[in-house]
Amino acid sequence: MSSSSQDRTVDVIIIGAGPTGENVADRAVQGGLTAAIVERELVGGECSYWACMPTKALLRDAAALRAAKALPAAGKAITGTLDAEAVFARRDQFTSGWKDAGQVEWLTGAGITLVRGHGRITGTRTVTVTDSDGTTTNLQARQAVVIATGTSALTPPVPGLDEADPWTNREAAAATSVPDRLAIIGGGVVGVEMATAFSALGSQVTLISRSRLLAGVEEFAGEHVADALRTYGVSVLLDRDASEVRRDDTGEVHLTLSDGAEVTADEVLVATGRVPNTKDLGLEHVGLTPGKWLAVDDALAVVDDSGRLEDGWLYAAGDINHRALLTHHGKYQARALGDLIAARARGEEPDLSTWGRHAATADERAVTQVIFTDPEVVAVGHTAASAEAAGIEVGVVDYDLGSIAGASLHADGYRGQARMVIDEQRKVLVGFTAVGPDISELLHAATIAIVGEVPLDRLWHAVPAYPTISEIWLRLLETAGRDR
Ligand SMILES: Cc1cc2nc3c(=O)[nH]c(=O)nc-3n(C[C@H](O)[C@H](O)[C@H](O)COP(=O)(O)OP(=O)(O)OC[C@H]3O[C@@H](n4cnc5c(N)ncnc54)[C@H](O)[C@@H]3O)c2cc1C
Ligand SMILES: NC(=O)c1ccc[n+]([C@@H]2O[C@H](COP(=O)([O-])OP(=O)(O)OC[C@H]3O[C@@H](n4cnc5c(N)ncnc54)[C@H](O)[C@@H]3O)[C@@H](O)[C@H]2O)c1
Repeated sequence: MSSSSQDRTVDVIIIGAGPTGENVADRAVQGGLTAAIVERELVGGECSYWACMPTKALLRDAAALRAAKALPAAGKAITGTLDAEAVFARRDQFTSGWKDAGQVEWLTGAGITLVRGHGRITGTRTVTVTDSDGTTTNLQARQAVVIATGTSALTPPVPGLDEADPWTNREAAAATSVPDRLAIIGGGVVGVEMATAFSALGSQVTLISRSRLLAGVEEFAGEHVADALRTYGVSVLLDRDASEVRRDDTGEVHLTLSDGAEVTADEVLVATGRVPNTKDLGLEHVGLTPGKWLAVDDALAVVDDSGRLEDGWLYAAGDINHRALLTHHGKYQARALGDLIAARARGEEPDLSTWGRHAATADERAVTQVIFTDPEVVAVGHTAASAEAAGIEVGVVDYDLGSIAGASLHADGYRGQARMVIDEQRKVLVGFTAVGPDISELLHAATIAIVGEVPLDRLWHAVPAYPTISEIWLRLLETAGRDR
């Protein structure tokens, strides 16, 4: 093992080349700074290779097939089942066979320096990178160090689980065969999306959830998803935990649940949340505790219990700051932060006012999410419960999505529901959730209404085209009443 060492100085060092890190670096370079990005695995991060893109590729064929089956004539034309090999082959195109040459080319083209290896903070504005053959590079930042190291799968301390060699999101996203029986622990977003994908690919899926499904969104959305999963043959077990797991000599996995029930499967997928990649990051050198999420201020500068850390050279963006574990919010933070670091380097005060250029206000007011189940779930901003908890005078308006003309044209037996959450004092929308087939593109209209704080009176003038599913907006407004 060689262990030579070299030194480099740049304006900004970013640790982690996931979607967040890439975008911080890009904005900083566009702002006139030099940037080095440190990556220990693949440029593109979890999202590109083991999360967003491959899992959505696993889901897409099943969604197209279901959409056709929901129409009598098109449905008659379907004579076969999903070809799992072809689904995996298409997924492989999206991960480029787990090679990052394309993303490296983009980085280089954007003028960003890539340093491969594991990065650790070793002092003020200093990062030491150790590559796979032990060579170290000492990076010094003139302006800032940004931590964008993302997360890994959390494996709960269930007796026998580790020894049973469970799948995490990585094995599920990169699967090359379909297990006959798949048990999934966790009824959050990963659990329900993977139950949808693998049941469509032919697995007999058992989904074990300690609470209702999709506890982070409005209850009705999780109920629609649970009903649909059951109709697709998934065994949905709610309000139960796995209390013991054992893989026997034949390779079968046996799960004992908290109510004493037994589940037997060929693979078990753990989908119980994420842990921050902060364990081996040198955080002790700046007085922080390794292994924890990183708290940040409005400027995304890392803070400790006593306020901003040192003189504010250390920032954290994306999953690692636990604001919103979503790629698009990581990238949103990244755009604000890259611009902020460049502004501070020019001696300018950043604009951290609400909705200001360098503020990530949407993380607090308008987190957007699409859950690619069947039916799909879209959500932005508050749920009724979170709005109430935030002290808002809440108005809730529900409407049956299936009774919209566009929805009934879209598919026979269309089922769905939509809810808008209103701030009754300000007469603006503060939340929107819907569940129904093929509604992912419905989300952005709600996002614009919330971010733009469009008065309800004015929303009446946003005329949805007939006969589209977007007419849900008209029905929600009519239900709310024009003189509300
Ligand atoms: C199964 C699954 C599906 C998902 N689907 C979606 C979706 O459809 N839409 C969506 O918006 N979000 C989705 N997410 C969430 C999304 O993946 C994350 O929000 C996103 O990847 C966060 O980006 P990031 O750049 O902050 O971190 P990551 O993508 O995790 O990237 C962090 C990078 O840092 C590197 N790194 C870590 N430590 C070091 C170190 N010490 N030195 C050098 N490099 C290091 C890692 O190797 C990694 O490449 C999904 C998550 C999962 C698990
Ligand atoms: N389409 C998307 O936008 C998308 C898709 C997948 C993941 N993601 C993001 O990735 C993140 C991780 O997803 P996730 O599903 O792993 O986490 P999650 O937090 O959404 O769900 C984890 C679930 O596991 C349960 N759980 C925790 N410990 C458990 C235990 N010991 N036994 C049984 N259940 C347990 C929790 O109660 C929760 O319901 C989420 O924040 C999500 O937003 C987004």
